[in-house]
Amino acid sequence: MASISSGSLTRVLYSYPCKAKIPKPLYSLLFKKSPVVGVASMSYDKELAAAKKAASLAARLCQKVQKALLQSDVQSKSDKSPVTVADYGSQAIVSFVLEREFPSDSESFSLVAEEDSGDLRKEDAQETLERITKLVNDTLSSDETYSVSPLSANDVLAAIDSGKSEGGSHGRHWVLDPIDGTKGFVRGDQYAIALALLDEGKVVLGVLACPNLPLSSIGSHDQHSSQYKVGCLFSAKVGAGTDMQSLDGSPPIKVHVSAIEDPEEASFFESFEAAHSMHDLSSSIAKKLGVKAPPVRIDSQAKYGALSRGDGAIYLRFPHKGYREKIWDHAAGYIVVTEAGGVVADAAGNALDFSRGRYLDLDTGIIVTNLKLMPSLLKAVTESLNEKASSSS
Ligand SMILES: Nc1ncnc2c1ncn2[C@@H]1O[C@H](COP(=O)(O)OS(=O)(=O)O)[C@@H](OP(=O)(O)O)[C@H]1O
Ligand SMILES: [Mg+2]
Ligand SMILES: [Mg+2]
Ligand SMILES: [Mg+2]
Repeated sequence: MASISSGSLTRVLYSYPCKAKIPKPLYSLLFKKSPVVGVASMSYDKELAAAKKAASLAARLCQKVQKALLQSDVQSKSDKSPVTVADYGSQAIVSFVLEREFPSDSESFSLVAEEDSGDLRKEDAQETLERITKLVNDTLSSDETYSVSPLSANDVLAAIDSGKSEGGSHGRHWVLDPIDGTKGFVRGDQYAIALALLDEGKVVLGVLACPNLPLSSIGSHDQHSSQYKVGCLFSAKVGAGTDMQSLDGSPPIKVHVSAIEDPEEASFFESFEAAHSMHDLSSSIAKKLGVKAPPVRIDSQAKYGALSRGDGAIYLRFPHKGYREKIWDHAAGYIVVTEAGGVVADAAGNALDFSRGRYLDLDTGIIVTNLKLMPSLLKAVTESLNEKASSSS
């Protein structure tokens, strides 16, 4: 993998007395050549700077809304999941900033994003649309580098609908979750603005803005305490590692995943919402591994951000049967963690494939940890899944 330096690869090789004992899919995940070889020589500096700017501005809009959240700001989509004025506003801001930063790419601009304007075009949504338009204009005018004339409601609808791309394995595609963890956002808890860029089907950069995540580790203290300064911006570029800085603009620092080798010392993250991930399965896996600490449950890709700086060592995600993972729920988090030295795999140990459109096609679940723990984690996952299958047959 591009993120694994030759030094860490050597250490992993030496940690196995016999390479043949490593499960086949995991072997290729840990040892295969960089999947981004063809694009690794590109710099993506301008794209990363634009992504950081877009996500930071969107975070400003979201923070404002979360502070004054009214019940009327929360609608239900056709799949019954919540969506707020901030989800729409964030998507409009990111779409607008990206298109403006790359005017020459307007013909080929492609954005795969979660929200669409369908519900906002309905007659009874006029007031909501006006509110979103005002939020977007207020946020853009708060940034001194954007001296733009105010956007109309139609401009906002068009910006939201730029996110309809199907993605795929050719060319470049931005991937956006304007608010990941909307349930957390509505509760006043963790959420993230997650933006990544795919080039020829590979994630080449990613940004996670986590307005409520403490700048210090959440592994060691109560994440809800108001004592700690919050607001993190994680950013990663292929081959360049992962940075973290405060959302109000402190200089970035390099972050790395936990180096823990003994599962007994590890702690693990999982979804806050039991409906999003099978907590009983995670607890059986953790038990098999010998993890002693209780799970840390937080919303959104803030989990990937926290993992990338070593707050915990493992992330387990096992959606209930039938759920299909979307690329915007993982693309930014994936590169933030892998560039910090971590490994992201599905439950069979295969690498995630972001090149197949809006969905990820994967086996059962997603597991994330460091290079040392992945083989034993995968073994525990396989055993727990087998036990679950035989108990339900
Ligand atoms: N049933 C089900 N199973 C699995 N995942 C689901 C499910 N329903 C929704 N989602 C997606 O989960 C996204 C929120 O991420 P998390 O699960 O990490 O956060 S949470 O702790 O559950 O809030 C959430 O992202 P947002 O919609 O962007 O908030 C969803 O895409
Ligand atoms: Mg949603
Ligand atoms: Mg999401
Ligand atoms: Mg979302």
